[in-house]
Amino acid sequence: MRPELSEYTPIYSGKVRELYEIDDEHLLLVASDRISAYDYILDTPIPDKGRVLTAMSVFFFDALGVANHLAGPADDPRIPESVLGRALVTRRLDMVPVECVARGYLTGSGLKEYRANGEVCGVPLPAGLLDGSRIDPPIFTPATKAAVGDHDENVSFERVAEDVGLELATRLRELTLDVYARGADIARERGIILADTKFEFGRSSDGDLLLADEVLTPDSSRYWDGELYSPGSALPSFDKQIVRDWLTKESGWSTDAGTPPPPLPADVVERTRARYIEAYERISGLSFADWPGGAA
Ligand SMILES: C[C@H](c1ccccc1)n1cc(-c2ncnc(N)c2C#N)cn1
Repeated sequence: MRPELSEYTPIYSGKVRELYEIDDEHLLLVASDRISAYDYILDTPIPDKGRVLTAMSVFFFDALGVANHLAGPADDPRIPESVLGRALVTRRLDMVPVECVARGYLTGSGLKEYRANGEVCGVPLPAGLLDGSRIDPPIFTPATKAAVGDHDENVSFERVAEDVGLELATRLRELTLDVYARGADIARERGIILADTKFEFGRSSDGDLLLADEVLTPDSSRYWDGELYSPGSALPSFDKQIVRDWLTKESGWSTDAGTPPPPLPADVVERTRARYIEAYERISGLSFADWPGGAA
């Protein structure tokens, strides 16, 4: 008999995820079906988004072989039925207060910084780069965690070293770039570009540095379709472009409307759901139908 979610103490509620306390040593990390676009949480959920992203994290935790915070399988008996398939039991860690970002391509806030001063997080880049240009070798571009609703602030490696010490900052950079490179290789072999990603790390009670949070999901990473990739042109998000295009080209809403986006039509929801499942099945080589928690 599985416990009810109400038996666990909620300790964090984010835009699309929640965190609960199971006991002194263990947490329950829950991914919702909520989707964000243009800094709004949309009114319309994407069915199975939470389960697909949880499946992607578990695939990469297994594939990457990096010491991590998972404390049980996807069907761990401590996971309530109501969130089965979109929740994981993790070890409670002392989280390192750094958003560990790796970029193999220039876009987003990194592009904005580059255009202003030719570098990203204090790392100088060659002149003449465009939106979507490859950054080779990939760079570590950390950020400080923002308050809920704010954007993280990009900071230099030196600032991270001031905050957490040079030894840990160096270890974080090594791990971030190593895990990004291996994830990018796995995606590239399947025709998908992993442009950038954000990791979080924490220390266990015996002092080990472990990979935590979600790993290489479309919510913590930018994924592009390799067949559509072209530096300098708009780079469609593998998972969110259907929603973005409907919102800005068909719904009558605009990003400067100052009002929340309208609800999504059923076909946009279904095509977006299919995109998440396609990303998971192409990258993992596994069938989403085999993942726990599907409709009974
Ligand atoms: C922001 C992020 C979060 C993720 C998922 C849902 C809501 C929040 N978060 C993760 C922890 C955390 N704390 C202690 N031990 C851990 N193993 C983790 C993890 N992962 C704290 N915050």
